[in-house]
Amino acid sequence: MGFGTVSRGGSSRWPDQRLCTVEMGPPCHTSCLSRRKSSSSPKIKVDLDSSTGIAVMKFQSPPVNSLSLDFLTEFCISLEKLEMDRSCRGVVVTSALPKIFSAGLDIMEMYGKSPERCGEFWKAVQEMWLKLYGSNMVTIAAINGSSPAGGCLMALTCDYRIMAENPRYGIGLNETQLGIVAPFWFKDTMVNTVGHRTTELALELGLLYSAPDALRLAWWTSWCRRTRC
Ligand SMILES: CCCCCC/C=C\CC(=O)SCCNC(=O)CCNC(=O)[C@H](O)C(C)(C)COP(=O)(O)OP(=O)(O)OC[C@H]1O[C@@H](n2cnc3c(N)ncnc32)[C@H](O)[C@@H]1OP(=O)(O)O
Repeated sequence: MGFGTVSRGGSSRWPDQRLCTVEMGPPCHTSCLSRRKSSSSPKIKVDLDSSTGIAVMKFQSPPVNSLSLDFLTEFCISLEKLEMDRSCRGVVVTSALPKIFSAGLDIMEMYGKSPERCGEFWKAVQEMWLKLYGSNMVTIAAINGSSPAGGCLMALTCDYRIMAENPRYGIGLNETQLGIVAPFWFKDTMVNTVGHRTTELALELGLLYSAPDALRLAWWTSWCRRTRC
């Protein structure tokens, strides 16, 4: 494990340049992405509105938009393409599926796989985080469904979050409930948004929050009443 530096901004697309230092394995660059094969049917639909410079990335990987190696690879490639398009200033990530934003890491990727495959998968998770957190575009999560664990990480990694209000939708790093300790950089990403004490309680208890509760704890500045954003 080494130290990596992630800088956000430095372009006219992001006025407030921020710098943070994180501990993690060496990031995997484009060459690594292109070595990985993506599945044939797209798991993410990308629409860029050239008149506004806003792109929408819609997750469409039934049943629950779980973050598989294929999904993560496609996510990183799509984000990289938008990053290279100077007309794109901001990205909204959201779901095309009813009721689910993302169920988090694909459990099947973590079960009965070879150490090499696990390593590749874990690298892809880190890469998703690095690319999203380090993006010089403005990133917004429009959370229109449940968003546990890795789904929550993805939302927390964006600059802004908006969540649809529905008592069935929960968001949180709830992996404790599965007997998994959230990696420190998952925890740090949550601390950056909601502070130390809220994170401590949430991780210890594996809590999932409703949109109004999350708003109260400063997860975001607004939520919307429609069940679909
Ligand atoms: C080296 C390892 C270190 C790991 C460190 C990181 C730790 C954790 C990060 C994670 O993200 S772990 C994953 C945590 N995610 C969850 O616990 C979510 C579990 N799922 C749910 O709570 C629910 O499925 C849902 C998302 C709220 C949706 O509920 P709904 O009732 O609509 O649907 P289900 O019937 O429950 O599920 C449908 C279908 O999807 C499969 N599925 C659900 N979640 C996952 C998943 N994360 N990965 C893979 N597959 C998933 C579920 O099994 C059902 O499949 P079928 O039975 O229909 O085949």
